[in-house]
Amino acid sequence: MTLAAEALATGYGDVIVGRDIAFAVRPGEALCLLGPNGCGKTTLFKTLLGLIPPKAGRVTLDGEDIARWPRRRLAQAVAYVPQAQAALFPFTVAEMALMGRAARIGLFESPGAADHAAVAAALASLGLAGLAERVATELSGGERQLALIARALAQEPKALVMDEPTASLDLGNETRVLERVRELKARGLAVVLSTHDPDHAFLVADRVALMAKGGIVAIGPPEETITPDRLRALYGVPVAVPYVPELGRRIVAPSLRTAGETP
Ligand SMILES: Nc1ncnc2c1ncn2[C@@H]1O[C@H](COP(=O)(O)OP(=O)(O)OP(=O)(O)O)[C@@H](O)[C@H]1O
Repeated sequence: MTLAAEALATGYGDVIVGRDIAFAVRPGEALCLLGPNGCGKTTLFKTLLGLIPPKAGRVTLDGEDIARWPRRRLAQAVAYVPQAQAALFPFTVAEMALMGRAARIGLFESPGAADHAAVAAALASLGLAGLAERVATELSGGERQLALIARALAQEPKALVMDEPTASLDLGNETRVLERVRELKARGLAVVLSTHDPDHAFLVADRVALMAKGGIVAIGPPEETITPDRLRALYGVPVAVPYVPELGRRIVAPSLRTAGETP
């Protein structure tokens, strides 16, 4: 399913946060959003998910404006992995994942065999089967983030929106999550994710969108789009983007200044 933003403006009440946002993410593709704190990534995600209405333009799934979609149909198509947050309720990991089935279970129905099978598959694909009966309030941050991803996968969506899915994860879990993102693309999902680590764009994204003050300042393949000049303009610090032959890709390396130096 192709998830697209067309001449989109985002915001809250009278406040415009993002404007002139346009992209399309096709099945099997990942778009990575990079941009400084507060530039409007989460606001864009809320708009893509239909949680807040666009201020202008539209969000489409396979060309259809989602504003006209019933909530349930939208929830069956697009899943959301929110930024990691503390667990408030002592649900088990399996129960959390089962919540991802809500849009597929009738109002007065109980979860059936297909729902439990989807939960088991989601947990297994993330290596979480052994944690199924653990209580969310007793998980590490990394385990909880993986459980949130399991909840999204149990939903069996066609598109996935992930808000900083690797924030607060250690290197092992970060790598596992990025590997899963690649797999999900291979399974034909359209993935939009945000991150504060530009290297993630080189690792999993087909295209990267650089965002500043709510607008997309550049969009394209990571190799062409992530340049030292653009990153310096975006983050206000000097950054090198060398090609590393051993890795077969570029990496992003900030250089630390001493007091008094300007970028
Ligand atoms: N509910 C809200 N009502 C009004 N303004 C909001 C609301 N939520 C966020 N904002 C403002 O919108 C702007 C963009 O915030 P947003 O959370 O989208 O940024 P972000 O790029 O996701 O940031 P970060 O990288 O820090 O998560 C900020 O100026 C923020 O203060």
